[in-house]
Amino acid sequence: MTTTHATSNEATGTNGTGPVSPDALVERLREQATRYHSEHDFHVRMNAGELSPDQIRGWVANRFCYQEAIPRKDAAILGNCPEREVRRRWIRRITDHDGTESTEGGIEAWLRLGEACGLERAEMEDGRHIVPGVRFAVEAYVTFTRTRPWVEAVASSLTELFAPGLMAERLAAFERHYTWIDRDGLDYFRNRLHQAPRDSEHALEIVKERCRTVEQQDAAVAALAFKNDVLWSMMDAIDRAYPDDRAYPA
Ligand SMILES: O=C(O)c1cc(C(=O)O)c2c(n1)C(=O)C(=O)c1cc(C(=O)O)[nH]c1-2
Repeated sequence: MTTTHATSNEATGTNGTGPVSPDALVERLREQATRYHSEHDFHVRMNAGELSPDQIRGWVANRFCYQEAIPRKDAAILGNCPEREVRRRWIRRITDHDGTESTEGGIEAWLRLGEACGLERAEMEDGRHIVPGVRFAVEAYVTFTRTRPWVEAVASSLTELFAPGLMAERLAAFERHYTWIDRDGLDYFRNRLHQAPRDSEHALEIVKERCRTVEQQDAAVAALAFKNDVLWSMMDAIDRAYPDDRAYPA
């Protein structure tokens, strides 16, 4: 074991007496960055250029499960949100991933990333490489957003606050170390560099405005901790499925 991950209970703790200011709530949420999956050993090795082509392919094929589920979780949030002003901004997330008649969308961009890595479109789409831990973690995220109050579900998306740093590092690492992957295949990461900050800004606005009581603030922090657990569990499952000591020809 080279990585540690604090449990949700250790990491979220309550703040003591009363509710905190919106800005202090943002600070509490940002403290969750230490539990983000960028700290997972598999990501650390990925960004250091240490993964084999099959380890990269295994990660891409498994992450497709997450990419495909994102519009379903955003539709669940829309389905639970009674506010038109929120819905009309949130809906953009679905078209960002599914695409429109004139734009490609993130799921298609992820499939092109997979193809650039040497995976067939069919083997990503039929999910044959998806390991049980990834499938369970992804479904847990979708279920959370369906069954919890919509503001908590919005808070659970706030891992995206931490994503741009990882995305920029990953893009640089792929261009530098994994030169066998066609650079055009990396568009997905380039797009997320501007989509993630826009999305997390909206989510943060909602959480700051609506989480005013201790209970609401604790629930928002717990939702983000839960999401960190989802992402971490996915990485654990992928790491276990594609260990270092197997020989992978390019
Ligand atoms: O590759 C990553 O590290 C990463 C992390 C996250 C995240 O932090 O949840 C997302 C994505 N990618 C991503 O591509 C994406 O579309 C996305 C949507 C969401 C969300 O919860 O709404 N997170 C993420």
